[in-house]
Amino acid sequence: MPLPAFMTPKRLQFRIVALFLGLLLVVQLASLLLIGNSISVNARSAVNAELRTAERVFEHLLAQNAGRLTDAARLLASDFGFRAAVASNDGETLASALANQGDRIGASLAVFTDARFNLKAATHDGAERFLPTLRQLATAPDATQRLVLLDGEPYQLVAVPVKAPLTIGWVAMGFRIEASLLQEMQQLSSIDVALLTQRGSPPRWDVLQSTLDPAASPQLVEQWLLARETQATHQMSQKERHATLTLTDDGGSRLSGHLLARDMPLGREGEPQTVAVLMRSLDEATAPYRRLQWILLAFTLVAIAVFAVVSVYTARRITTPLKTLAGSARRLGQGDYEQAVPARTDDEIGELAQAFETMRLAVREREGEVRRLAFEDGLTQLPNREQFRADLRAAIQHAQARNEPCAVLMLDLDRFKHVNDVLGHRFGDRLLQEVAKRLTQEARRSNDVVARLGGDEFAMLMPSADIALALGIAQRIQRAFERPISLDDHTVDLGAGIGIACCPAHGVEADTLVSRAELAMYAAKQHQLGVKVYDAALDMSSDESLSLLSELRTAVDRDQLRLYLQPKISLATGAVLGAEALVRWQHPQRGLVPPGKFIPFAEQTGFIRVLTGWMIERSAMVLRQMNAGAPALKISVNLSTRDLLDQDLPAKMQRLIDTLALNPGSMCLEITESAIMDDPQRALQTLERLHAMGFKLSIDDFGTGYSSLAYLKRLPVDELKIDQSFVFNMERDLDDAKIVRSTIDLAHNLGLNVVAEGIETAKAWKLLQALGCDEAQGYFVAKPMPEALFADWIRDWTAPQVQAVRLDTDFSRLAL
Ligand SMILES: Nc1nc2c(ncn2[C@@H]2O[C@@H]3COP(=O)(O)O[C@H]4[C@@H](O)[C@H](n5cnc6c(=O)[nH]c(N)nc65)O[C@@H]4COP(=O)(O)O[C@H]3[C@H]2O)c(=O)[nH]1
Repeated sequence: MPLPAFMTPKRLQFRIVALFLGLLLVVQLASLLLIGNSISVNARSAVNAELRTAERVFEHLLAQNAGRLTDAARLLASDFGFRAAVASNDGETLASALANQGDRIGASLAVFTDARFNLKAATHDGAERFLPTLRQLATAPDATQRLVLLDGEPYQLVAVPVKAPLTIGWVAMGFRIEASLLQEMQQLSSIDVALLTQRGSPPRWDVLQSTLDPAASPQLVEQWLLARETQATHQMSQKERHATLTLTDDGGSRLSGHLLARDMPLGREGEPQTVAVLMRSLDEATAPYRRLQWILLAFTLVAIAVFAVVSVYTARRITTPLKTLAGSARRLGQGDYEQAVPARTDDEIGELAQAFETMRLAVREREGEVRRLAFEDGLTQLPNREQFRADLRAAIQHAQARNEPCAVLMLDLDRFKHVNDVLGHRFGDRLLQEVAKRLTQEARRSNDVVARLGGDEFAMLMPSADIALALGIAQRIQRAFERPISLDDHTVDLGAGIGIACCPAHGVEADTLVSRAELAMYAAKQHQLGVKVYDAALDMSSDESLSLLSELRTAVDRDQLRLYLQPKISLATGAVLGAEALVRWQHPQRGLVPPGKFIPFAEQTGFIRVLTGWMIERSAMVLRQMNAGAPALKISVNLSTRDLLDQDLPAKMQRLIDTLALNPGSMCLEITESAIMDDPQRALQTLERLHAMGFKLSIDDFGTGYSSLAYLKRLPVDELKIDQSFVFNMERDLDDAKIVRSTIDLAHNLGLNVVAEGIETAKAWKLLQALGCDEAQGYFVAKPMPEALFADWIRDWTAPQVQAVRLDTDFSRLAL
């Protein structure tokens, strides 16, 4: 399960929440630490103060005791009876006086010694042990009282001289320091007291009396010694001598935990050391504050919880609009510009949202413009190829869903390029606009779509139209295009080739339908059919042609074109006059490809210009080799319509003359009749320029076109080639033979040389000879051969002997 955003470290929500809580935690922890520390410092100094006070109280208690002892001892020392007993050395009286006075003040011990500190009377046995202390006490100038140990018990001792008037003895009195004194102290000041002394051999510290449980004594000693060591190590002064002791609860002691302790040395130096240790529980002292701390901690936890909720809420308030913005940005990125970017607040995020919205509107507008430019033809405002394909795809889907047909119509203008070249591009553009208008008018059904696919190619999508309907519309368009278009001062006669493909009969894919309609259109143009409906036979030849076409572009660079030569022979003398240059394509996989397979497509794509250039150059080189020394031979090269319309052709030919030192008179350029008739005016211009440069010109395939004799007369041609279809048939068909004869006569009348191509038999040779034809070309002489073989062929050539060939009577008569 995915974590919520505020728990995912990389999310902004998490960072905001973490920042809030982190800051709060730091502040709270710092204050808790600070408070904890100051509680501890304050508690220590308060406890210290208490301990100092307690020290004074304990001193006071001891001083009070000492005062009572001193008063009682003084009273006894000044008592007459007592002094008399001293004088009389009455031990019994002395002992009873000591006991009486001692009892009166509750002293634990009363002793009398003479001036030399010899024991004279005492209330206790073994009082001799006090005597050294008594002597010190009596002789010390400042001492009034002293703490001594007797049988391991602590005693507070005072000594007072008995004077008469000289010192005749000493009265000493002492209290045993009882636990009650310490209890009293504890009750007075809440301070615990323990009396520690050093005794035994080796000397070690013991607890003499204590307000603590006896069980805690060993721990107390241990901790206290540890603290003393620390103090000694740190060379702390007496003033600073308070230490922290830690007592565990093991012994069931009333006081446990941390204690602050203060030493109060009671003995004198050199004597067994006795120390009163005053103690106060630090834990007790800080307990009220600790409670406060717990409350504070609880408050902190509650505050953190509240902060967590508030910060999650705040983070959401910040990040939710950001998420909405991110969603909007994603949609914009995906190209959805329709949904507005919501701006719900007036803050910075609201401003950002507004900026996004402005951007969305601007991008949508530009996107619309870009789409318009991408899917609309700028010149005619018709849908372009892309849009047409999309519309077609939608129409096919729609048609299939309803089980209906739909049709595509392709239209390509005739001679548009020529019009464009002659009358200029601006005129061409206006002409295309006019064509678009005319087509749109013909698309009478509301859902017909007219598009311009590029150049002079238009298309029409006809939803729900079957082949018959599409054919009807196409014929109507065809008729509409028969009306000349008048623009400015020009009237242009534009024809069009129209191809039709229908869904589902000819395909259910948009691209297939378009390419099949295009194929039908090319066929319509090629065979001048006007309108052609696609059929599968077109495809088979087209598939091959299309792949050939793409490979053809590289054929020149890869040196795959070959020049073949077919001899041309003088029918009168049998001598070799020259040859026709014919191209072959040495394809790496397909072998030798004949020109009929690729020349039509080379013409359609304009590649023919490259090919013609290659042929002319190659022929010029062959001519140079052949004509070195030998009688001048002529080579004929084919020019296509495109070559003829190429304004640069004469200049290119001039460059060849210059670079290859070509004699233009030895090259004949063959132009088909139909190429000339495509644009007679321009053809005439080009031919005149070529003729002026010295090239021979020949009209190829004569008889297949419709050129008028009057027009032929104006052309600067030198030769006329009778189309081979007439030559093939002339032996059998008298009519064809008559056409050949009249063509020969006509050509001779116009001063033209006549060539017959397609001579396959000796009979045809003889008949043409008889009809006065000048030159012969055909398989009867030789098939086209690689250029390299031509020289050998000429050497081996002998004119055919046709005397024995007999012509039918009708044909013989024709020759007369
Ligand atoms: N059945 C038969 N055929 C004969 C006979 N004598 C010649 N032919 C063939 O007739 C065609 C004559 O060339 P074309 O009319 O210019 O017709 C040419 C020409 O229009 C075109 N072509 C060939 N080479 C070129 C070229 O370099 N440039 C251009 N533009 N077109 C070319 O291709 C066409 C076909 O050329 P090819 O296949 O080489 O076919 C050649 C030739 O082999 C014969 O006795 N019997």
